[in-house]
Amino acid sequence: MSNSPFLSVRSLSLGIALSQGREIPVLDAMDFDLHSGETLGIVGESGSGKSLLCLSIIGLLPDIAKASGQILLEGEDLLSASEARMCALRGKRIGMVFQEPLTALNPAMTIGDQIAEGMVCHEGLSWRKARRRALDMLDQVRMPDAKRRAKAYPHELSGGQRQRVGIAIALALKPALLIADEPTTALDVTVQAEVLDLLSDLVAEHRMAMMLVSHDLGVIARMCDRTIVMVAGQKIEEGATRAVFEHPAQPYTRNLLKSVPNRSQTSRRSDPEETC
Ligand SMILES: Nc1ncnc2c1ncn2[C@@H]1O[C@H](COP(=O)(O)OP(=O)(O)OP(=O)(O)O)[C@@H](O)[C@H]1O
Repeated sequence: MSNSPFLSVRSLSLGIALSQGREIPVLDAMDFDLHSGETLGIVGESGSGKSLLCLSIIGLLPDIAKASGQILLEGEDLLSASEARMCALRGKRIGMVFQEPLTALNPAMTIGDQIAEGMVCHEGLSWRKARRRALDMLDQVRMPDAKRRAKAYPHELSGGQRQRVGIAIALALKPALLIADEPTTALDVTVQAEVLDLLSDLVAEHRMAMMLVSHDLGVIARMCDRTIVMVAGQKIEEGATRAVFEHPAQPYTRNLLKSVPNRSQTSRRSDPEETC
């Protein structure tokens, strides 16, 4: 892990603009760092701003959201970057896996072409070469019968298979940062563990940094080196995951942990015997 953080979020505040110049505050002076090769977990109550935090980093905020502060990616401030620059960074330096794969995919394009598209647009590959690489990506995300599935449309796949496609698209250009916002919430319980294992393996293999949002504290404990706890748009607690889980400083975190049925769920990812 290098000393200077790969991503530094500084005094990030964000509001949703309403009519008559009014604004609802969503994020309040968020500060945190993320180093290469590190996995950072984000937990917090519903509506605390986790998704908008992710979208602000990848530059996909809705027009009515107004952000201030700095989001420094290797020193470059993304909040002041042009849309063209964000387009160039998206996929190439920052990939994102969304909660609901079906809505994130284009229903009218084969999944092979959706994976290949970024390589054609960003890397100037011919479609022929990009499609070949898309097949490799489908193998990497352990898609069964990848050759046949590359020609399928999203509605022809299962939820877990669609999320594998979402991961393949996010990783196709080998980004250095992967943002995963509730990547398994929409999946059956049995498929969730497979997809999380896949993500974990790929992040380690490509030495990526990952920001993982999840309501599932067992998942956070298993996958994340550090954890941030958010309430109402503020970071109320941050630390090594084990420290946060074993010695929570804030009453909110203590209550959150009490709601986990079995504390063994919070075993670290380095402890594969004890999974959720
Ligand atoms: N497009 C939008 N228009 C208006 N308000 C929005 C929009 N997106 C989010 N918000 C509001 O911003 C706040 C933060 O939303 P966000 O989706 O980031 O929360 P979250 O912590 O990810 O919640 P959850 O855990 O339920 O997904 C919420 O109050 C939400 O209603």
